Amino acid sequence: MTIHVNAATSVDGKLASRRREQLAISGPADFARVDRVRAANDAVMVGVGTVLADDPSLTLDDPELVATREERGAPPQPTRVVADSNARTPPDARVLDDAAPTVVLVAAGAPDERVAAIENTGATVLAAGDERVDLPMAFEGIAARGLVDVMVEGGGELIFSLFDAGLVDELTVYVGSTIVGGRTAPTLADGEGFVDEYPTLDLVDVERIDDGVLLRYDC
Ligand SMILES: NC(=O)C1=CN([C@@H]2O[C@H](COP(=O)(O)OP(=O)(O)OC[C@H]3O[C@@H](n4cnc5c(N)ncnc54)[C@H](O)[C@@H]3O)[C@@H](O)[C@H]2O)C=CC1
Ligand SMILES: Nc1nc(O)c(N)c(N[C@@H]2O[C@H](COP(=O)(O)O)[C@@H](O)[C@H]2O)n1
Repeated sequence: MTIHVNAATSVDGKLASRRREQLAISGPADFARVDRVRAANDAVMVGVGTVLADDPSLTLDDPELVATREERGAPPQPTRVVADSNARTPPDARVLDDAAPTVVLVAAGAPDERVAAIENTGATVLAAGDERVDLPMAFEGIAARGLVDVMVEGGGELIFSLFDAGLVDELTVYVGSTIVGGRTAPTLADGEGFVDEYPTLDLVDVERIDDGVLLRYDC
């Protein structure tokens, strides 16, 4: 199994503004690269905070990328995966439409009626963990469904948890040439934060794209 985290930050490390609204940090060339990374993976994952803030579709729009997947025998779209301990994904969220399959990861304590509302959209609900999604267990569950190469797009809470659990294989960060600021604005890794044993990464490539820089790390 491989887990590739990809996100875009401002120079000051923010994923979005303090309003937590979606912010286009990437330019056209970087968004095209993000689509290629999506196409190369079995699944594209976000936390429910990102679903609630951005209502993303997480699909491929470029028919050539869809065709490339089909040529190698993969489904036309990667499966969308949402980490959603309490089943808060709204049934009318774009990730639950019929444009691609979706797996929603919940905790055992998620309210039954919200789980049922998600299942009624046709999505698969997988329980892993008691109060919060247990990520290693959840990845075992999705690997058993053939989803072994996973791209994670965010947000900061989920990315922190993945580093905390030692699950990240590759990190790509596009740093756009802007300052966002705001002490409550989401950053690349939020959560509780590390106070010792900080993860150290291997910088393997630096590339200029649009008016920013793509940093590539082995983790
Ligand atoms: N610039 C970029 O590349 C991206 C920006 N964003 C931004 O990030 C913000 C959303 O980020 P966050 O609020 O941090 O939410 P998030 O997307 O990281 O979701 C966090 C939620 O995921 C659920 N979750 C389930 N299991 C979990 C676990 N084991 N660890 C952590 N979370 C778990 C919890 O309900 C938690 O509240 C939005 O403002 C969005 O616009 C999101 C993705 C990419
Ligand atoms: N790579 C990247 N660059 C940015 O500037 C961004 N704002 C994001 N956001 C992520 O992309 C998702 C949108 O997906 P759809 O276009 O709706 O499929 C958004 O939810 C974030 O995950 N990413």
